[in-house]
This record gives sequence, C-alpha cells and structure tokens, in this order.
Amino acid sequence: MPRPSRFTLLSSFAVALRGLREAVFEQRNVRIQIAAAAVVNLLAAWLKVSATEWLVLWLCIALVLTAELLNTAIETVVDLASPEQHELARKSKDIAAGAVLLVSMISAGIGLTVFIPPLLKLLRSGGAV
Ligand SMILES: Nc1ncnc2c1ncn2[C@@H]1O[C@H](COP(=O)(O)OP(=O)(O)OP(=O)(O)O)[C@@H](O)[C@H]1O
Repeated sequence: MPRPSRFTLLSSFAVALRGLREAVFEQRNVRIQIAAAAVVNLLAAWLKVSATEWLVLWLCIALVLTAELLNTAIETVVDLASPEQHELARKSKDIAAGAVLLVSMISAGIGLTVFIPPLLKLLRSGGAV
C-alpha cells in the first residue's frame, strides 16, 4: 500500500522553491543562464518580435533552465552515491552536461534565427525599430 505523503500541496510548493533558490545561489551556470534569459527578453522587447517568436524564445529559455536544474540534481545525486572517482559517475555527469550543451546550442540557433533578420533590418534602416 502506498505511504501517505507527509507533504501538503503548499509544503510541496515550498520545497520546490527552496530547490530553485539553492540552485540559483549555489550554481554559477544557473545564474549565467538567468542573465542570458534576461538579455533575450530585453532584445525581444526592443526588436518587437511576434507573439509566436516570444513563445518559441520562452520555450527555449524554459528548456535550457530545466536541463540545467536536472543536470544539477544529477550531479548532486552522483556526488552522494559516488564521492570517489568512478567511471560510471564520470559517464553520468558527462551525459547530463551533454544534455545541457545540446539544448543550449539548439536554443542559440533558434535565438539567432529570430534576432538576426530584425537586427539586419535595423542596421539597413539606420536605427529605427
Ligand atoms: N565521481 C567522479 N568520478 C569520475 N569523474 C568525475 C566525478 N565527478 C566529476 N567527474 C568528472 O568531472 C566533470 C565535472 O564534474 P563536476 O561535478 O565538477 O561538475 P561541474 O563542473 O560542477 O559541472 P557544472 O559546471 O555543470 O556544475 C564531470 O563531467 C566528470 O567528467
């Protein structure tokens, strides 16, 4: 029989927020990605991208941040399970880091595809957005 959870809905929300806060304070890469997301939002607002482009950009931001958080969670569990050097620990961390790299590169490509045409238009028009 499944054990009843000792967490209420509210406390589940609170522990999830605690996890987010710890990731932001303890992981430099998470802070870098939040800064990059802020730049993307400012650029999108300045270039007045379409609603569809906003949705795609937010989806990319969500995917990159989610991948980074999962990578952090995997690293933490690996450090718990294998504080000593181990080939499987290395493999697990490398694959998790690879996932972040993959989604970051695809997102960068999408960002360039969205931003380059309006930036070129801006340059040709002499600065008027
Ligand atoms: N226990 C281990 N056994 C073998 N190799 C390891 C181990 N821990 C880490 N490594 C190797 O070192 C790399 C970096 O691991 P580390 O835990 O320092 O991640 P990190 O550099 O903090 O990652 P991030 O920058 O995403 O936070 C891993 O990708 C892996 O190749």
